Amino acid sequence: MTMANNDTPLLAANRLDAGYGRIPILFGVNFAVRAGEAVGILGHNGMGKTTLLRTLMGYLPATSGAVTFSGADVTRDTPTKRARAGMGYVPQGREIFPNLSVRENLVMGCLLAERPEEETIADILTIFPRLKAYLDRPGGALSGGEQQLLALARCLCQDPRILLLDEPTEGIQPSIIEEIIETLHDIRTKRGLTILLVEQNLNFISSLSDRILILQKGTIVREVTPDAARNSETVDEFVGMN
Ligand SMILES: Nc1ncnc2c1ncn2[C@@H]1O[C@H](COP(=O)(O)OP(=O)(O)OP(=O)(O)O)[C@@H](O)[C@H]1O
Repeated sequence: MTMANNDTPLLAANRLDAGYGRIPILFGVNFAVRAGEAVGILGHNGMGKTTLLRTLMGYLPATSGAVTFSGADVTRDTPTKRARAGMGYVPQGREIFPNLSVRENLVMGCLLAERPEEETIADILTIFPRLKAYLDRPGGALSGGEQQLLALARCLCQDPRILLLDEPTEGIQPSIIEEIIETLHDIRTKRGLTILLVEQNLNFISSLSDRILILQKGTIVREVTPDAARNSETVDEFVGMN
């Protein structure tokens, strides 16, 4: 068994390859996230961002290489086992349950939680006060931004050690994007949460990340500072996004 020590990254991809059928998408992806860090992954459409998060979570099998979490090789573990180990995932498109109420969505998030459900939900609502007024509303009746807050809140109910976020700003109005940034900062400060975020929104990724990795054609090609990524002209040189 591998033991974690202070130098062990919380999450690492080691020469990770994955794809769909015979189509390879990720090629030797290598990176490590230390506990407490917020790391962004920037890349434009189709570069493999979602594929990478799905492979890290185990929804897509790695064809070669390894994923480690807290020093343990989780490459062959199911998504549920990875979630139980402390990996939280908010997929692209949010995937809340539209026909269940906000409260019921949060209850679903508590299935893997160790604390009593009521206590967990009360605690989560202090971080997401906006959701309090909507507890009995169907999740599908919320705006896109509110659904994103609900998806985040639901994921946090399981008390993860790392949060993997797939393009949380997609299709969301700017005022709520600011609220999501503030909420995630708050959670990082209060809970010491580690974050791995894939995004195309330069303001969002720069505001939240300690460092940013550039993903191009399924490979991490370089690392840049948040300040460098804030400038769309520089980003154009890295990834040709603008
Ligand atoms: N289920 C699938 N079957 C086959 N190919 C897929 C599948 N899902 C994604 N792909 C292909 O894999 C490549 C990477 O897609 P992926 O969704 O990981 O990119 P992305 O960087 O997240 O893009 P976006 O920002 O558009 O979500 C694309 O060429 C895409 O067409």
